[in-house]
Amino acid sequence: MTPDLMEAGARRVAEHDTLMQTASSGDREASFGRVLNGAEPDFAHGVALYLDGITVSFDGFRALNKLSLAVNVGELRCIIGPNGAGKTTMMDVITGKTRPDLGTASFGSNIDLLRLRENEIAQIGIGRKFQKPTVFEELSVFENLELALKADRRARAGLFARLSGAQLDRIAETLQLIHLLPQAQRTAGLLSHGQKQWLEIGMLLMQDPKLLLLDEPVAGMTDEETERTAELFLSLEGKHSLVVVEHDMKFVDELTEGRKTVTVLHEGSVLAEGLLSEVQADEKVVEVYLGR
Ligand SMILES: Nc1ncnc2c1ncn2[C@@H]1O[C@H](COP(=O)(O)OP(=O)(O)OP(=O)(O)O)[C@@H](O)[C@H]1O
Repeated sequence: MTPDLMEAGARRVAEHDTLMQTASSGDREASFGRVLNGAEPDFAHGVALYLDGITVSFDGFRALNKLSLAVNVGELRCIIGPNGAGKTTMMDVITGKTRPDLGTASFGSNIDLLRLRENEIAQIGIGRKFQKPTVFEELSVFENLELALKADRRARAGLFARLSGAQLDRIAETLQLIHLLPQAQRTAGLLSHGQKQWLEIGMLLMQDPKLLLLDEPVAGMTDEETERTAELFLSLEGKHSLVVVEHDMKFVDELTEGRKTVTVLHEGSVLAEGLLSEVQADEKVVEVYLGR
């Protein structure tokens, strides 16, 4: 979830009873944080995310070691690697949570991610889904999506403004996409683990991210939920760039459809890159990483 959304959510839950009756407030919206003016990523060269020579040290230990990686616009890239390979640290660098000691990170060809704060990175269109679902449990499924839509600064809709017809349509489309249309009025806390994961993905989608970072999205899901999640991600490919960190090789296989690039991280660097079948047959990979 994005920092802006978490802030808006905390307010939203606190003011749940009175929210819909209260008049719109520009001041409230303005307090959510700094809005970046005119910061649109330039994707003309086809690259959405570019990391070069990223090094992160924790007390002398290199969690990332000259990591270089490029993800194309609209690409669905799976990142695999053994525990401690640096996958989470890489996500932390992209989203501004961790600052590298060395290296460059850009979004499109023009935006230097290392100069932006976490909330600014979310605002320019990078959404992150953490492993554990973080939906607002006391609100309904619909309200969670409504909140996410209104927390999007580009929409410029105040938290208390009524939804327009177009916004209602967008929420309905997203509910359909994440398989939660029949659950729209259900309290989010009552959803299954998998349904909460979908709801959080839906909340990210309401902010129309250009790049989605998904950390072990199917951990704890049933086989059926995992399959539906693969379908969902495949339907997002092309419209968004997706980076999926995952240990579940069956899921990676479904996502890559035998033709997409997989990146293997090990000890903070790219160990191998290629088709899943190629990297799984790579001796270096076999040595350090036994596929689960
Ligand atoms: N804040 C920190 N302080 C010290 N060491 C850290 C910190 N964060 C991560 N590390 C270390 O950096 C290495 C990379 O960790 P990271 O969590 O990025 O790996 P990962 O590939 O996401 O692992 P997993 O698959 O288990 O989630 C690990 O050895 C970890 O112990």
